[in-house]
Amino acid sequence: MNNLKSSGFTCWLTGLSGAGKSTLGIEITKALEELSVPCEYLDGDVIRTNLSKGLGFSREDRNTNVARVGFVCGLLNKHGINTIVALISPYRDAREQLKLQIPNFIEIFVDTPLDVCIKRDIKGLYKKALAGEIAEFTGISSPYEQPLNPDITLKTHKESVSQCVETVINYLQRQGKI
Ligand SMILES: Nc1ncnc2c1ncn2[C@@H]1O[C@H](COP(=O)(O)OS(=O)(=O)O)[C@@H](OP(=O)(O)O)[C@H]1O
Ligand SMILES: Nc1ncnc2c1ncn2[C@@H]1O[C@H](COP(=O)(O)OP(=O)(O)O)[C@@H](O)[C@H]1O
Repeated sequence: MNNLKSSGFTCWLTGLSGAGKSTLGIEITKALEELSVPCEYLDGDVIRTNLSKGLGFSREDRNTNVARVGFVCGLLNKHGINTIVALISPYRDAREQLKLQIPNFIEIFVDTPLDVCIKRDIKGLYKKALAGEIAEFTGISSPYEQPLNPDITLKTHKESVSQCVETVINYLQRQGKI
């Protein structure tokens, strides 16, 4: 079983809170399902209520979170289930580890400027973080290390959701992944 060749891929969406990771993760998953491509969507918020329950937002805990999700992706990919992940995953070293661990890893940088995320403030978290009510908040009091060489960059402040989804689907088709 362990020497099965990996046949699935992982689309890993990284970016600030409010960048658009979940919105795009859900829509990319829907688009793939419409093409009859088997996939599983893994969202940071959901993961933190089960697989990573109890973890906080220190560098160590975030990297543990990322490594756990990466491990699950590796297992699913090995059996032909593609994975779409939406996790802030702010540290470059943890993301680099994923590239070594997951054979068909596609790093997607949801490149939305901090000021746009602050304006969106979907969950009201930036307001709290800026008021000092949330410690270690990404972009405010905790770092976000941008990918240096992502496979795909999505600029959600310039492109619509459907344009971003199309960019990802076109990439997967060009690469022969779907
Ligand atoms: N301190 C701090 N910093 C960043 N985010 C915070 C924090 N506290 C709570 N939240 C909420 O947790 C969501 C991010 O969880 P992730 O698992 O994606 O983060 S990480 O990859 O482990 O860094 C994140 O969800 P998104 O807004 O969807 O990114 C927030 O809702
Ligand atoms: N091109 C786009 N892609 C993704 N989200 C967008 C885009 N344009 C506007 N938005 C909006 O930005 C917000 C992103 O929120 P969300 O997907 O929860 O971000 P994250 O999961 O990164 O925290 C949503 O309200 C979404 O409608």
